[in-house]
Amino acid sequence: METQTQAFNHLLPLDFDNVSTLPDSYAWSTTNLPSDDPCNCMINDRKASLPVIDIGEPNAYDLVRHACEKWGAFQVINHGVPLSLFREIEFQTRQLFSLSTDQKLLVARPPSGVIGYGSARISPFYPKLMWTEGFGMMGSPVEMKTLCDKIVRIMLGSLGLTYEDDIKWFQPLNGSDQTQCMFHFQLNSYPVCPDPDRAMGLAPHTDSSLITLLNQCNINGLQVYQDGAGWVSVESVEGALVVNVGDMMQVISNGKFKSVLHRAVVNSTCHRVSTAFFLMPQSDVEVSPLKKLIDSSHPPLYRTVTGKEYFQLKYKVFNKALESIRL
Ligand SMILES: O=C(O)CCC(=O)C(=O)O
Ligand SMILES: [Fe+2]
Repeated sequence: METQTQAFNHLLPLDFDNVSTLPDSYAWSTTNLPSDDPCNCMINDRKASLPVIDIGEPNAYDLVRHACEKWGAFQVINHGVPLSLFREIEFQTRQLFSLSTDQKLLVARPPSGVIGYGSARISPFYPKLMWTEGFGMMGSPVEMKTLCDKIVRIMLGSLGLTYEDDIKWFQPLNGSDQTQCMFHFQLNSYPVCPDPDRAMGLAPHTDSSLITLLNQCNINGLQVYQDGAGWVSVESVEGALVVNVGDMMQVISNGKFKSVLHRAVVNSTCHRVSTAFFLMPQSDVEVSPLKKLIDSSHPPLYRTVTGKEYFQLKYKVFNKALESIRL
């Protein structure tokens, strides 16, 4: 009889604790990638660093706008989410990944789903496997929802927009606190790696979200790609959250804010975990460049897509999804 482990082979991460050398299927080589593929770029300009923004400061709007245009990301401090919540989430995340493989597979992610345990969802788009395991859920603590709301407000405000006037699907429905947004909460685990220079934690991708809030849990590993600088490591700052501009924000801002290409690298000394909250439009929401950003000299750059259509595209053409809806 097929064991549970065999049944989930397609999404089964390696038994990381019991390998002392990097298997060939996990050894990333740049030789078979196109020369313009960002994976080929190993430059790390140490002079550049992702802005850390105190969103309580009066100049926060300008700083956020600049960061979203130049980097597609920034770190946020003074955001109001208590450190105790981050510590509790990290503790529970480590507990979850320390369970046995058979226990984790009781909640295995279906092949095309986002909820449950398994290997990186972007694996099918790369020839090599990634040194990671993940667990996806729907929903988010209320503190993170409130913060997403605050950050989207600042991003839009920095472009002279409000979501009350400019994004219908962001507003509460009929006086309730329900909106047409949804949250996907992803826990990532990157075990200690015997050969980190040849391995990849999470390969380059952009997030499909409107924005993502990422906690590196005090261990560096996230890198963002910037034209001219290459891959830049994001220094973990205790209590700070990384904010990524996602594909949906690039669409509604009509390309003013850019969805950041990023990846996670691994290390040989400590087991890294990270937690990501993705703010997404619900599947039937129509997403398009916001009207006030369009005029005769700024024509719409993207066609209207529903959340569902875009997510399906992303799982078909991956990093070319934005390009495929460009007008
Ligand atoms: O672990 C990280 O630093 C990056 C995680 C990430 O990019 C994601 O979950 O989409
Ligand atoms: Fe990501």
